[in-house]
Amino acid sequence: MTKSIENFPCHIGKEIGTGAFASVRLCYDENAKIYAVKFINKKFATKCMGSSVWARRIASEVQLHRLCNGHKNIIHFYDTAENLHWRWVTLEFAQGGDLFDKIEPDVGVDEDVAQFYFAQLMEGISFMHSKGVAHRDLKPENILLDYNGNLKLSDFGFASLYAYKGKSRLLNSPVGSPPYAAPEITGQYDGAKVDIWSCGIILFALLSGNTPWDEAISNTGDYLIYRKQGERPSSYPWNRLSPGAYSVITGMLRTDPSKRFPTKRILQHPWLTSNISFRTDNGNCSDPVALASRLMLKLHIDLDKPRSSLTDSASYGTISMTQPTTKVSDSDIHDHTAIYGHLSQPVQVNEEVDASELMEKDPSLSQFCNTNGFIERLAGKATNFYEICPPERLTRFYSKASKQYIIDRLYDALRLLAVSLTTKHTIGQSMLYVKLHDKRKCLLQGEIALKTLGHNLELVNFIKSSGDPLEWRTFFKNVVSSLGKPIVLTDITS
Ligand SMILES: Nc1ncnc2c1ncn2[C@@H]1O[C@H](COP(=O)(O)OP(=O)(O)OP(=O)(O)O)[C@@H](O)[C@H]1O
Repeated sequence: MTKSIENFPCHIGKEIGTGAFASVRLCYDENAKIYAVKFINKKFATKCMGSSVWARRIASEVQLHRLCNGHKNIIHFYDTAENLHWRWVTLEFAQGGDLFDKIEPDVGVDEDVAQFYFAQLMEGISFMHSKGVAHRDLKPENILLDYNGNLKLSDFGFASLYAYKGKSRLLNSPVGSPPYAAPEITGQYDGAKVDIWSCGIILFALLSGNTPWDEAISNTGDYLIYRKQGERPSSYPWNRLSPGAYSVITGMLRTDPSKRFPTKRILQHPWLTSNISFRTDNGNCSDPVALASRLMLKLHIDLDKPRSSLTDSASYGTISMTQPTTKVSDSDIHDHTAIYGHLSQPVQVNEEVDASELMEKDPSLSQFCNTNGFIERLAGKATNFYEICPPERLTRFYSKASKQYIIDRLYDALRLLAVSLTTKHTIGQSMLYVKLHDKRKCLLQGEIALKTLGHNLELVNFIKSSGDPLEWRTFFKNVVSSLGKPIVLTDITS
C-alpha cells in the first residue's frame, strides 16, 4: 500500500529515519529502483527556523551535497523538488542502516573492523575536502552503510564551502555535536581541520564504544586530564589502544590545529597502509556476510546480570549543544505523526504471522539469544550484509507478555531513568514518546512502539528520532535489563 503526494514522482513506502526537520522514507520509482527520500514539512521548518534561515540551509545542503557526488563513500544525491507543502531530497538508499547502531557501547568493534571503516571514512572526507567542502557535523548519526556494508557519509545540513578556485577562507559558526566537535569551533577555524578532529573522535568511539570526553570546548573533565597529560594519555581506556591506533588518534586530536595530522598523513599512516581485512583493492568490502557477522557477534545484552545503576547513564541536565539549536516545543517534537502523517501508510493490525519463522530470521534476537550459533546459522544462508545487519534499528525485542503489562513495566523502568514521557494509542499500536539527556548531556529522543503481531506476540521497537546511536543503545540496554527475562524473549523456542 503506497501513498502519493502532489508532484512527487515515486511511490512512498515506510519511514526509515527521522531528523529534527525531516521524515526519511523509502521510495521507489516505476522501475522499482529504491531511494531514500528526505521529506521536509515546509510549514513546520518555517515555524521552527524562520523562512529565510531554513531556505538558506536547504539550498546550501543541496548545493554542497551535489558538489560531492561521485565518491563511493558518500551518499549519492539524486534530485530535489517541492510542492506547496513539502520539500523533498532524493538520495541513494543506505540499506545497511546506521553503522553505530551495530556497535556495542563501551566495547566497540575489533581493530580490523575499525581499520576498514576508518579507511572508508577518511577516503570520503578526503574527497569532500578536495571539493573544498567541510562536513562540520561528523558524528555517528551521519555514518550510514550500504547493502554490502560499505560506509556512506550523509547529512550535508551543516556543510560549508571553505575553499574555492584555489582560495580558502576560515569559517566561524560554532556547529557540531559537543563530544565530536573540535576545541577551536567557537572561534574562527579551518573547516578541514575540524573534520579531522571529529574523525579522530569517531575512530576512538569505533574502538572503545564511547567518546573520550563530553566536550573539548572548555578545559574540563576528561579533556582537561588529556591536556594535562600533554595529549599523550596513558590511562584507561587509552592504554587499551594498539600503538598504531594510538598514534593515529592522538595525531588527529592535537588541540593546536596546525599540529593536527593532515588527511594525507593519516591515509599514509602504517596503521592504514598495512593489509586491511575485509577490503578489496578498490576499497570496497570484500566479504559483506563475514563483516556483518563480526559486528553482530559483538552485540550482547545479558539479562542474567543484575542491572547497573540506571541513573548513572541517563539523567536530566542542562543541555549544552554547540549546534545552533532551534527552539522546538515538546508538542512539536512529539507530534511527528501530525506533521508527517500525510505520508504515512495505515498501520497493519494483528497481522497473522508465524512467530517462530519471523524470529528465526530476525538478527535483532541474537543480542539476547541463548541459542549458540544463531548468527552463524543466518550467515550460512545470507548473501548480503543487510540480511544479517538490517537497516532497521537493532534496538527492539519480542515479548509474549500482554501489551498492557509491558507498558506498565516500561513506565516503571522509565520512571527510574527520569525520562520524560508521553503516550499515544492508535489501532494495533501504542507509542511511548521519550526524551532524555544522555551522559554527555546531549538530547536523546524517540519513541517506543508496541505492535501486536498476532499469536500473542508483541514487537517492542525503540525508534530513535534524534541523538547519538551509541547512547540510544545504552538507553535501550538499561530499559531491557530492567524489564528482564519475564518480558524480553531471549530465545526462539521460549
Ligand atoms: N540515504 C539514507 N538511507 C537510509 N537511511 C537514511 C538516509 N538518510 C537518512 N537516513 C536515516 O534518517 C535519519 C535522519 O536523516 P538526516 O540526519 O539526514 O536528517 P536531518 O533532518 O538532517 O537530521 P538532523 O536532525 O541531524 O538535522 C538518519 O539518521 C538515518 O537513520
